[in-house]
Amino acid sequence: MTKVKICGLMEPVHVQAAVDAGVDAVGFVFAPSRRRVAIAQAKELARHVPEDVMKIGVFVNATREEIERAYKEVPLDYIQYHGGESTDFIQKIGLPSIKVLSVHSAEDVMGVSGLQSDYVLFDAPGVEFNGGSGKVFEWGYLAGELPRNRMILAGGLHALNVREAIRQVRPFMVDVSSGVEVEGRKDEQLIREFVRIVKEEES
Ligand SMILES: O=C(O)c1ccccc1NCC(=O)[C@H](O)[C@H](O)COP(=O)(O)O
Repeated sequence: MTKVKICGLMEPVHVQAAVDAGVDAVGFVFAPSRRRVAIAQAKELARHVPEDVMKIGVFVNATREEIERAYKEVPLDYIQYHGGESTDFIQKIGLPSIKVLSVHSAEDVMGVSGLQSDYVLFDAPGVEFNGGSGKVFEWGYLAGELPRNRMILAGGLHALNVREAIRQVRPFMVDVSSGVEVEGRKDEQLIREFVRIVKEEES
């Protein structure tokens, strides 16, 4: 069954809704964004997350110190590198990792073989910030031989397109932020609906 991550959570009530719906991972954004949270805030949110749900911290070109501090204090299970971080930087830090590839073209996807991270997240290019744009990229770029068991699909997913996305791409996990928001704020009903649809879908 395809796993599901709800990203950009900022309020305990939304973390709880995601957990109750059966989410597999939650994401906290520590990068410049309207969804940015401080470490203390993420620590409070993490109290609502059971052990078997992954807590993922999203960073964009942060320092090693910032990343290690958040990993330890929240605590986090994975670091999502959503900027121009090199493989060397990620390996030196040595924490469980998700590297993001911003997909503008088919060529961007070819870079995947050189990535050593635990997972690779394919996202649409950012607009105002590096991620969370609500834009969809061309899923057809992911049609070739790719490591499906390490693949996370993001970018403009919502209740009406996620079934088709899973059928076409067959990722390990899908990731959503804007698609479960109303007027820029997470919505409990949309979270429940999104998770339900993903869980119904065979992968
Ligand atoms: O969500 C943000 O505001 C954000 C800002 C800067 C870097 C990454 C960010 N989000 C990371 C995510 O994992 C999002 O879920 C992913 O980009 C998809 O977002 P959306 O298209 O809004 O579903």
